[in-house]
Amino acid sequence: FTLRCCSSVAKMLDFYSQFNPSPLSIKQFIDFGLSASEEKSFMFLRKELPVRLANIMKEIHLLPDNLLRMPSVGLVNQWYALSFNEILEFEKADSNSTETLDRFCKTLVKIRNRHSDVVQTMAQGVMELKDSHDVDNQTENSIQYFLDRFYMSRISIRMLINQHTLLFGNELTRGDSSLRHIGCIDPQCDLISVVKDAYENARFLCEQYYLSSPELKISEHNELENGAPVRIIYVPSHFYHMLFELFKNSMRATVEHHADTDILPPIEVSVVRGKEDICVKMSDKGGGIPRSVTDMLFHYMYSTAPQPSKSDAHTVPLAGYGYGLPISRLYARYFHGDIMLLSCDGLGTDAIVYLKALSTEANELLPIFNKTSSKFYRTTIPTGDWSSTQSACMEHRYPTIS
Ligand SMILES: O=S(=O)(c1ccc(O)cc1O)N1Cc2ccccc2C1
Repeated sequence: FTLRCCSSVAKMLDFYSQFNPSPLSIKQFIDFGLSASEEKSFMFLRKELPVRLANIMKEIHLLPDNLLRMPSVGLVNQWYALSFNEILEFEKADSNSTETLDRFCKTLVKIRNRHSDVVQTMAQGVMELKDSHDVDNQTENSIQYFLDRFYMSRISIRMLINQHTLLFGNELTRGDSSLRHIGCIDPQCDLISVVKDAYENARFLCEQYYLSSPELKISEHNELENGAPVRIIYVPSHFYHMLFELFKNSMRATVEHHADTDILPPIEVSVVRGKEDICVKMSDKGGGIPRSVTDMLFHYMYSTAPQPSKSDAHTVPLAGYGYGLPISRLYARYFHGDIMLLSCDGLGTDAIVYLKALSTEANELLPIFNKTSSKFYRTTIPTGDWSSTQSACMEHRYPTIS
């Protein structure tokens, strides 16, 4: 067991961050899952995981000093350094021995558990920064840019770990539905059933909190095979995560906007299969929000609830850290999809989830550490080249949506 002193970790970081991460398509995940051996998967991961870890670790070190010095960011940094080291132990290991392969699986599970709280720990770091420093525009932009890339990198690393441990580890795979699953991918994911699952679970929470909840009106439209259910090769847990978040927002909006009456307008969901895109549109009559605020819903800084001061500790923020929307959008973008919000202030909001209809186009979208990304942290924001009045005070903050 060789303990690397910090200097050689720095050298290893430089070495592995020179490689670009290799994006896999959903099709490759499927083919790999159907035919690859545990040894081949091990050979790929013991290189690819350090490459992806090193690429994002180099970017962590480019963060504004104020943020980097926050205790929570230091903790996350340590977790990444530890995990990077643990995988490097397998660099020269014998891929033929089952002992090596078993130990590798156990190490992956240990790393996945170590990083389970990274999202809220980073959010805590952003809050520590807000509570201790004034955050200028440049810092806010760097944080937005970094967290999108950091959380996308984390989604991709957890995807690789989950595929390997589900396919080759001795993890319990669920009942019959998992017989056709390849790791965490369902080759025939029926979107309507996931929509219904997310609705029922969000509705349960809504009833508990508000003692009422809007109905669901669902419709399906298949342009390619008229009348056939819309199916996609996708990761059901990613799709569920997005829908659950959007239902929570729409339900909260609908109930709060119609607090006076008992008649709640239903939430309407359309699942549409087109030639290139699969869309899931969720429409609510929750009163919507002004255009000036819509962008902020995807901003980490504005979605970070203030630290409840000791005095009013009883007012636990309604929302957690409100990263639900930005992270849901990353899940959609991870396989080259997207989430867009179109709000009509005074009426309601349409949220559209775009997914790639063809699995060959659904490739991983991965951040790359290079001169371009590094430059982003140093350049100042160019002065505006369109006339603008005194910019509206950015003090107002939109209440976070959990
Ligand atoms: O901003 S929203 O239009 C809104 C945003 C995202 C979404 O998915 C659905 C939405 O409806 N909306 C969220 C919310 C919460 C409490 C009170 C009123 C509102 C209005």
